[in-house]
Amino acid sequence: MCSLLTKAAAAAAARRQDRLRVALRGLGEQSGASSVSPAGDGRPRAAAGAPPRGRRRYSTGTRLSDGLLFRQLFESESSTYTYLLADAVSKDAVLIDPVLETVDRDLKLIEELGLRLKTAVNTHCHADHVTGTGLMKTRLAGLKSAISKSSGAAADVLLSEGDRITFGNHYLTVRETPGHTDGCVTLVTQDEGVAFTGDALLIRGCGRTDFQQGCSKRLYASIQQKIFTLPDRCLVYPAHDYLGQTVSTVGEERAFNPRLTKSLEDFVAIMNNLNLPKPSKIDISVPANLVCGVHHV
Ligand SMILES: N[C@@H](CCC(=O)N[C@@H](CSS)C(=O)NCC(=O)O)C(=O)O
Ligand SMILES: [Fe+2]
Repeated sequence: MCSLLTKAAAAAAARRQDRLRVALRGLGEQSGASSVSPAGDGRPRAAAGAPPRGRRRYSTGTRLSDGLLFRQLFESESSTYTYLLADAVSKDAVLIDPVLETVDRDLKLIEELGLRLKTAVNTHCHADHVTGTGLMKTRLAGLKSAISKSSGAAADVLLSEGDRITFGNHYLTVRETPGHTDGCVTLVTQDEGVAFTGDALLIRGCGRTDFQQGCSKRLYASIQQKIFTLPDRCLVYPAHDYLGQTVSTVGEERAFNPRLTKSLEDFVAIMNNLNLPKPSKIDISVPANLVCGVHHV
């Protein structure tokens, strides 16, 4: 009996090790691939005292690939992440999921870094906060708002599968990932090293599917087909985190996400039983976000 238990425990430990190896394999590749400093200013890694190739480092991820400046910003009331990406040479920038309440903070940073904000894009029509894109457009001449065509929202640029959002020598590719809402997109860097997953895939979780045309079967297919097909090393930056987690990887989520490691049937059952309260600002946010957060785009 005792030896049977020991064998079962050893087998379970081996399976855990295997899954961990898959998840960490990607991180090693990610560490070695980049040559930009943690300051995100395009300086070579050696000049910034970077660790040797292959060693994991912990940060909010300001070092993504050559000449790409990156900042992860947080709005604490809605636990929303806003992401700033810029070409370090041309200074052209894109902002993902800005929040109305933090527009001044974001514009100040953009000015301090000497960037030219070209596009402010929403990953979907948010239900929990009002977007900052409309207000930003009144402050920055030439700024274009963007959201998916399928969201039904107004914006200067309506995005579809395969479209590119360019900034200098860089671009993000649009992958449609409906299920949390009809119009959810995931934005992927050109080297497939980073995915901004909005509310489709969260760290060890996913977006809820109980309002705004939500559909758990659709969300499961979106994540499996459009996000989990990215390389294991691909960093995952979601639109929200409620536990203080900042970044994950595709490999990690494929191995450890408690919802997405399940069968479709079990996933649907989990999503049907979340019993979450409605976002407190939903009745204000959704109508406002259908018009970019203000009544003129
Ligand atoms: N308490 C918050 C809303 C929290 C919430 O519903 N989050 C959404 C993403 S914003 S639409 C979600 O999908 N959560 C998934 C989960 O498993 O928590 C508020 O009142 O605003
Ligand atoms: Fe959402």
